[in-house]
Amino acid sequence: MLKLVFSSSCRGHCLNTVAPRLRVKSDSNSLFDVVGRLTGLTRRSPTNSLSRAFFCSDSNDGSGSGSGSQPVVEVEVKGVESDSDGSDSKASSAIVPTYPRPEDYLTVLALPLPHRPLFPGFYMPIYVKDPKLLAALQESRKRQAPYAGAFLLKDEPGTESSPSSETEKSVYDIKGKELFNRLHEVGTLAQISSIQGDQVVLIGHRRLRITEMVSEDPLTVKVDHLKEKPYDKDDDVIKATSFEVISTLRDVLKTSSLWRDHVQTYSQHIGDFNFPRLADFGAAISGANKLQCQQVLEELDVHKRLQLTLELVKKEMEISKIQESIAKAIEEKISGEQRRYLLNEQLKAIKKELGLETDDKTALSAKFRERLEPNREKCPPHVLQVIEEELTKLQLLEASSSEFNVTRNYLDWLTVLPWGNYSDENFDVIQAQTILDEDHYGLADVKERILEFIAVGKLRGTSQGKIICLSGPPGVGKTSIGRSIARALNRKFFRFSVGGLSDVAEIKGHRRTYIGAMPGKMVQCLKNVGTENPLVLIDEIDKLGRGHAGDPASALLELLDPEQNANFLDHYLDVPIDLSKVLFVCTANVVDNIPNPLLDRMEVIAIAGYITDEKMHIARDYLEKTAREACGVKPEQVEVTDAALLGLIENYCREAGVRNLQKHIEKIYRKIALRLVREGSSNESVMVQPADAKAEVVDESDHHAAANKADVEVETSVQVDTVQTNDQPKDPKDAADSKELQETEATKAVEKVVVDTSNLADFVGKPVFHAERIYDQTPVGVVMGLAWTAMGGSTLYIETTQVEQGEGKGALHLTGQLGDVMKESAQIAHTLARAILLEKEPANPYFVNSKLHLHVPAGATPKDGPSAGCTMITSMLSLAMKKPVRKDLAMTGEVTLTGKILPIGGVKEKTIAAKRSEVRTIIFPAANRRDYDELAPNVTEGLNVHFVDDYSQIFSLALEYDVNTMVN
Ligand SMILES: Nc1ncnc2c1ncn2[C@@H]1O[C@H](COP(=O)(O)OP(=O)(O)OP(=O)(O)O)[C@@H](O)[C@H]1O
Repeated sequence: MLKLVFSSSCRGHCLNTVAPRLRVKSDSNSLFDVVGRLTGLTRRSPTNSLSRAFFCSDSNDGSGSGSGSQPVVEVEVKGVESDSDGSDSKASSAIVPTYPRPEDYLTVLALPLPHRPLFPGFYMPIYVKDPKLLAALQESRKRQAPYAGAFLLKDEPGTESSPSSETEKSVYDIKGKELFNRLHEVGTLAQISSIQGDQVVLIGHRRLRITEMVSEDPLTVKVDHLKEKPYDKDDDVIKATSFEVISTLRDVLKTSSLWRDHVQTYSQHIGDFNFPRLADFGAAISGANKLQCQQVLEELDVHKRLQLTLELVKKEMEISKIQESIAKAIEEKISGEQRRYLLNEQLKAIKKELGLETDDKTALSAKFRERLEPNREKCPPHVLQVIEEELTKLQLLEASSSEFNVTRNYLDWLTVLPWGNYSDENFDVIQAQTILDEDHYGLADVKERILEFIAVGKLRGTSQGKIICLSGPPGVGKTSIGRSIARALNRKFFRFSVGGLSDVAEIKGHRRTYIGAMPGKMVQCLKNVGTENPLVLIDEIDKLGRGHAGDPASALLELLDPEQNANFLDHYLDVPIDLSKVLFVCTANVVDNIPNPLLDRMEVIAIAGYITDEKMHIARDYLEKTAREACGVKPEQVEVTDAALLGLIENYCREAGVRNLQKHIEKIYRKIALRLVREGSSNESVMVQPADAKAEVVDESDHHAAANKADVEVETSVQVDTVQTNDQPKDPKDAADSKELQETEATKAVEKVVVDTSNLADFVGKPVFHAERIYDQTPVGVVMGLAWTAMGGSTLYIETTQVEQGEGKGALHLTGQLGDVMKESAQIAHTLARAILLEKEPANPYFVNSKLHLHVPAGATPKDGPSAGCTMITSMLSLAMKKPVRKDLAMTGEVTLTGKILPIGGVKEKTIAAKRSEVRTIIFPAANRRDYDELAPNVTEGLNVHFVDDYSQIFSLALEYDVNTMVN
């Protein structure tokens, strides 16, 4: 029978079957039973007036008695036209009631329901907190009239419905008219099944509609009893909808155990089952919200009600599907993890059983001891003691505790350091010299210093760690010489940059108590290199950040100071380590930016930058070689002429360092490599083409002619030194074609690429315009000065012009992003120039009556410093005397108010810059003569240098010459 109901294929058959009388025991209840009853309903005769049904065990014909006993539900099929409560008036004649029937109740007590409406045929326990109402309910039960009206309470406007106990309490605070207004109009006639304390169990009977209020406290209302609108029980749409409801319910039942419980609870109390009741049943057991349920309650059209219910149960179906998939996913995850855990445990047990593995802690301790063993003799006793203590502690700690991990990591670091391990130092000066020369051209003073260091080490038998600071503009080889020194000394090399470093912990480590704590850079270095005497290159020491917590400069001081670093204490390691054997080499662009206490401990070696000649050597002997090897080009495949290299240095890479030059050379070689590969592959394809046997040499003039043709751009820049011979074409008809083809291919048969000035631009593009030398002959009021920046030396012009003239208008206006010091030195220059002019030409009132404008190009670059003082005076005097300064002259020097010339810095850089700008005569302060004399002859070659200590000397050099002869 049940099968027939639930199998959709058998539905038609079911409908034609004669309905049996069902007697369903409450303990076998389920939705299947319920549905079974429904099926019966569809098949019975409408005239079966004998039918009689009870909602539930204790609703016995509305008598209100019999609560508590285990119900036996008697189901008798009743007519479609019967009431939803099942107490058909004709049927009631079978058992004549002695008490008022439910439909006789037209005035009832109104019970507010806060959460859900009560559906006919369903139980609902509620708590009545209002004593008056509770007393009235008890009273009516005693009077054998145990009925009341249960109405859903509307939400207070502006509040969200919440099923909290607060709401429940406040429900009974609302009284009289207010309560009346808050109740939904349609409710349910509820039989009071039992009252225990304040708990009242209600059983829904039939739908009611409030018509008017009778009394306020407790609220009593007049009601109309509602009946479903008449409907056709054989209507196909109604049948289909009801079957869909049933089938959905069945599906939900399969997946949701929660529903199974609901159905079990409710279905045992469903006496009669028809379409309207099915709709009520579905809505009541669904998890829909109270308003949706109320909508179903208010719907008197059976089809519409079924449809509403269908929507609700479908939604329930979706929810239960999601619930099922969530549950499944979680179950899978949990079972997977459990499985892995179990297998791991089993594996451990098996390994232990076989003696393959001792437990974790023992294995760890053994590992640390084993690691320490080779160094035990050399390891300082205080470190050994800490290691032993930590090993003991490790045994006592729980393996899963966080402290265990901390101790394990700590022991890991302690045992991995190269206690007492030193690399064998090279004390062979000759060999060291060879290595240094191999890696770098020039840099004689740096190399000399390193050799001195080695010599001292050889005589003493041991070398003490020292701090060398290499300073200079970018790309002059500071970092690479550091690496080379390490190679020469046979020390391990470790480099770290402190540019922008602001956290002291980077140098001194974190305390072990912090999560993710790490030792500082020095300890990491020792671990990396595995010896206690490496060469450590601290890059960019002039760009050290300013720490917010602690000062990194002070931490570096502790690290570098030979007095302190024999017992350097890292916060993480917490045991002193000896860094006195470490050779520190620092690099900086500007020495002035290095904190003074640090600078004090260093031996500064300045690398000023390279002149053209040096750059030529570096490019030819070092950069070209490395670039060639890096690109896989063979030496015989390429030739870069001296002229090309010179052009490259003078027109593309004029800065002090050679990094840019290196980049350009690499670019040339990359392009050559591409060309060789391209030609190689096109030659391969040419081999299969018939070609005319002809020897051809393409000379440079052909090459230039072709260079103008854009369509053969690649080939044109290549010179070919190759003589190519090919076989005669086999087919005479192809002779003309193949000759033409052969002509183009011959140019492609490249074996050697030559780069010279004519084709340099093909490789590195057009030369960059350098504005360093703006004037060929400086005009009146313009003088060339010499400046020094972090990028090396450079020339700069000081320009002065007159803005306006008038009695007593003498003033000075300054532009060109000048700093305070430079502004002051301009004021000094103005005053001094005025005094000198007064002395030289007493009748000339130029400075008294002229407003001057002094500018220092380039305006976008900030400038500062006093060394342009003498240049400024000369520029002003040149303007006042309307005489240009001597040609190819550059000067530098700070000037005092009395005209004395003070020394300046960066003599080498400034000399190199002057030479680069083709200056022939330089004026330096006399105090800088010593610096100049130290310069290599190739730097000073061709220069006419004057050393002055008073401005009058500059005046005579720059301005006292015969304009007509322009003697230099
Ligand atoms: N005298 C030299 N001989 C050979 N190669 C050199 C010489 N000077 C510099 N180089 C090369 O120039 C390149 C740039 O040098 P490096 O990186 O050491 O410059 P740096 O002075 O450390 O620059 P920065 O201040 O920007 O760090 C390196 O490949 C180096 O080998």
